[in-house]
Amino acid sequence: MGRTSHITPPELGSNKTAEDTVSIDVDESSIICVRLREDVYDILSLKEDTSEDGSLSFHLSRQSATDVPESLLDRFLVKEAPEHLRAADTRQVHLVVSTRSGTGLALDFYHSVLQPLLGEFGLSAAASGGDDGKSSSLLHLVTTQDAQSIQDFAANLTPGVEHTLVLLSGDGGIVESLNGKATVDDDDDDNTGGPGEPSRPRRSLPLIAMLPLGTGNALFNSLHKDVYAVYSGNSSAGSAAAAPSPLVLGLRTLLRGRRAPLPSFRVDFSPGSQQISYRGATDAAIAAVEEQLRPVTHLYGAIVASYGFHAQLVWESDTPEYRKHGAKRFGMVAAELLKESHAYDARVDRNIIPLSSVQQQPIERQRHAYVLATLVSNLERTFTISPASRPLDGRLRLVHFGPVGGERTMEIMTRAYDDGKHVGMTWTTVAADGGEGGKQEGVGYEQVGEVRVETREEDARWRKVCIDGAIVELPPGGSMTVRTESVPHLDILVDLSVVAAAAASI
Ligand SMILES: Nc1ncnc2c1ncn2[C@@H]1O[C@H](COP(=O)(O)OP(=O)(O)OP(=O)(O)O)[C@@H](O)[C@H]1O
Repeated sequence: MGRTSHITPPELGSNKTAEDTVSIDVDESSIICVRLREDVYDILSLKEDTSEDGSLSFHLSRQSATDVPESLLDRFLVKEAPEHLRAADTRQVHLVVSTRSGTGLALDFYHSVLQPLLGEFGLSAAASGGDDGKSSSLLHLVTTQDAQSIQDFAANLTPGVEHTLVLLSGDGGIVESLNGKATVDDDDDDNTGGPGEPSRPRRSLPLIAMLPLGTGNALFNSLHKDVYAVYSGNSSAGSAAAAPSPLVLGLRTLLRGRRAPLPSFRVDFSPGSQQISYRGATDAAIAAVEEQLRPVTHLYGAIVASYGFHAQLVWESDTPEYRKHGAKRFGMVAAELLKESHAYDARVDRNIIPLSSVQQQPIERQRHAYVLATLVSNLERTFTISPASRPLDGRLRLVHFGPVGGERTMEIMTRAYDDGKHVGMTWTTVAADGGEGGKQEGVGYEQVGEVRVETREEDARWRKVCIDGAIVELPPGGSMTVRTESVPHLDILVDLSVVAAAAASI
């Protein structure tokens, strides 16, 4: 149970009615916002219930009171719908429901929580096939039909108006929006004014608001890391109060958040690289799923580009066979991979900042277990792969280590779950690790400007790379090169404290 607030009854003799004079205990951790309706406050909160069979359900709860402590009003009062949610002739607001994200709860969340919450602010949404309604005050409801839906949607946003995309999804919704939008930017010379024309005003970028309904929700969890830290007592303003759930935080940010550019990177692949997806992947027809390979030259990401154990885990746990096992699939696949402990044969070059902004240096290791470049701190809420990464810092960091065997790999991963304590780990190699014995090694952790991974594997199984969850198979001798983008393609809505902290660190 979180910190509770006693909502005090009005004083005797006031003109409030008896119905108003209620005293309520509110679990602060579940509060989304407080609304003032005439002279009564409505406290809107999110109830999340887990049934006996483990399924999760949500509903929006409203409690009314005539008086609310200042401290709650400071943090939760929302007088009117924020501008980014108000559709107008100059702004379209899209509610994008990704039906396959996480455990498939996004549509239920929309109907049970988001739709009534927006209704409290006088906002309503309608699905539309064409342009009808898009330029009115109605919000636009988009429900995914397949794995291309979000990317296609983001690539076809009406030009000349502002866009807000409220994504009810996991990281996939963000990376698909990014790739849809960035592809349009690639074709649009005017977008940024170009390197030689810095004075041209930047066009308003589509604004992404995240409601974390995926599995890992790496970007959401990384951007809200400091907000969680306040509740765990892990910050200067530490307190022992219960933390709000990710969905409560997402809704608070939706109503009170601020816009900031989303840092991203581009990954270029050598010719012959192919992106893997599954066609016909419905839950009922999992056995009928076909693996599809399509040529890919480059992708954009905002989270992670990896080779080795991480990419293998994401890919092998996403096959139809393993998907049958639900969330347990990650653990099952990790156990198998750790038993095999494959030593990936690759050349990895990077330029370490601040040592060199241009010169590439190879990692002096023939074989690798883990090579992961990231812009974020956390791949899951408690899995801190890059502890030095700050929200929105735009710095690419590389985590890498050699083939150290299943047991040590497990130990490294376990320490990452302990607030990123894998960084700084060292050990002495033994010949059985797949390299020379007696060498001092450790977890490599560097800020880099660019990373290039060239695989020397013959077997296609070991030639998979992962870009924010998308899997690409490199050809024999193929490579990927990761570079940060110098201009943003999207803005993202974040907690006010994140914008303030990012500005202070410049
Ligand atoms: N109706 C649909 N049919 C097929 N694929 C879909 C459909 N709706 C969404 N998808 C796809 O499902 C994937 C869901 O990925 P998403 O990242 O949102 O969730 P997740 O993988 O559970 O979470 P995370 O990436 O945060 O761990 C996306 O690639 C999306 O394109």
